[in-house]
Amino acid sequence: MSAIVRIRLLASCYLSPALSRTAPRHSTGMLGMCTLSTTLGSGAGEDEIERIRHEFEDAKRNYLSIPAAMKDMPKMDPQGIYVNKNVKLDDLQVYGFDYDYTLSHYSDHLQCLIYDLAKKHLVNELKYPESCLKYEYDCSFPVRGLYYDKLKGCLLKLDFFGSIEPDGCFFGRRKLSLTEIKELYGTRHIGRDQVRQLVGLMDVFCFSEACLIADIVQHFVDAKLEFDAPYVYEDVNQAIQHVHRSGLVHRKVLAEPQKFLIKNSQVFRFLKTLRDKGKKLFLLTNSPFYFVDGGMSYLLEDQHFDGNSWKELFDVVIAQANKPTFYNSDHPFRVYDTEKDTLAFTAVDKFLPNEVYYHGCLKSFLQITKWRGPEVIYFGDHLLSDLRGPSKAGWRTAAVIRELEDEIGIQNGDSYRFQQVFMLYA
Ligand SMILES: Nc1nc2c(ncn2[C@@H]2O[C@H](COP(=O)(O)O)[C@@H](O)[C@H]2O)c(=O)[nH]1
Ligand SMILES: [Mg+2]
Repeated sequence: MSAIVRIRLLASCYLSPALSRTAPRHSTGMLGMCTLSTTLGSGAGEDEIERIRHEFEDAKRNYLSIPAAMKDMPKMDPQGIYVNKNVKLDDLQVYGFDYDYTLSHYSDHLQCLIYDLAKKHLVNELKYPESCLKYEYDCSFPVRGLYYDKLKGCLLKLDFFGSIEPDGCFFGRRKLSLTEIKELYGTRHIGRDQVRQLVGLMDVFCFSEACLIADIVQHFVDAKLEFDAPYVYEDVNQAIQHVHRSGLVHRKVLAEPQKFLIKNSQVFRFLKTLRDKGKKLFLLTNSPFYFVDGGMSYLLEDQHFDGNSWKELFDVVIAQANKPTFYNSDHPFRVYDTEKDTLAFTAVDKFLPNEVYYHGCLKSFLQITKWRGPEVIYFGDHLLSDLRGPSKAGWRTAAVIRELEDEIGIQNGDSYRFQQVFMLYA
């Protein structure tokens, strides 16, 4: 049996059909051997044949060690807590929480709802063609952290270094090939000039926006209509803003909480444990109070605790905080009357239990609470509103990234692990 045939047989023992399509072509070892063997002409000397035989034996040994190496590779816990800096929990006295996608989690129905409300706004108010109504939210399309290129009309996924990922450029719903990306952008790297034309779609709330932008672009493409890409963003964003600012989405969620909100009793247990251990707790959210109140009451309705309201779990409750501006502004806090839905005119110089505060800023928050930066940890889901802003105040931050559960699940799968070991050893 020739070296090449044996190599192919070996490879086919380990490579699943999908994987064999995607096996890294640049890797040395087994695949490198194939190239080498093609140089084997009839005039090859004994030395060269011996060298190739050695290389083949090495590669075979490496290949055979893959299953054992895979077994030794530790799996990650999809529900684990991962740290990039040591935190001494004893030093943390104050625990702050964002609300949406941090304490409360939503089903995909929420994105469908935002998408549908915004789509109707585009058609009814901004006079987009009625045919746009046929589009529906596709939860398999968006991921967190996309960019929309307002000039070129493309949705982009950039890597850590600011280059467009090979599968990460869509015009409408069509993925562009590497050749098309190069034609459009010159190189895959996004330079400084081009960065200015990008808008970030940073959090999970942006999933519906990303999908709607892509569908509207696709609509113009399919209808062979000329369109100006910046307007697509402006109009879709206006529609999305309307859905949030008018409270349409909040009212619909509260009308059917069981459809939209996902209960998780561990959240309550965690808050209660912190409270019992004498920690200070605060809630800092951009949502209006009635939305948080309705959501928390639903999420904690099965939990029996001594207090009358979920509010008693927190020392300070701040709603409509306007993050990330909250961290840099001088806005005063205002007491919110939950019965009358009005804001008081008196200055806030202390936080009282059971009161609700609106607006405010980090400076006043620190003056009133006297909480020192390193004793505070803040949990949130938004890169700018919950993570970058607070860390400027010296707070520790904890990112809640729900989709990591799926990502880690994929990384724990045999196919992914095989590829990792293959690249390391083969
Ligand atoms: N005006 C806008 N409001 C938005 C947008 N995306 C989300 N939201 C609303 O913000 C809060 C999120 O609150 P937090 O608890 O995570 O701080 C929630 O009420 C959303 O409806 C937007 O693009 N514009
Ligand atoms: Mg949030």
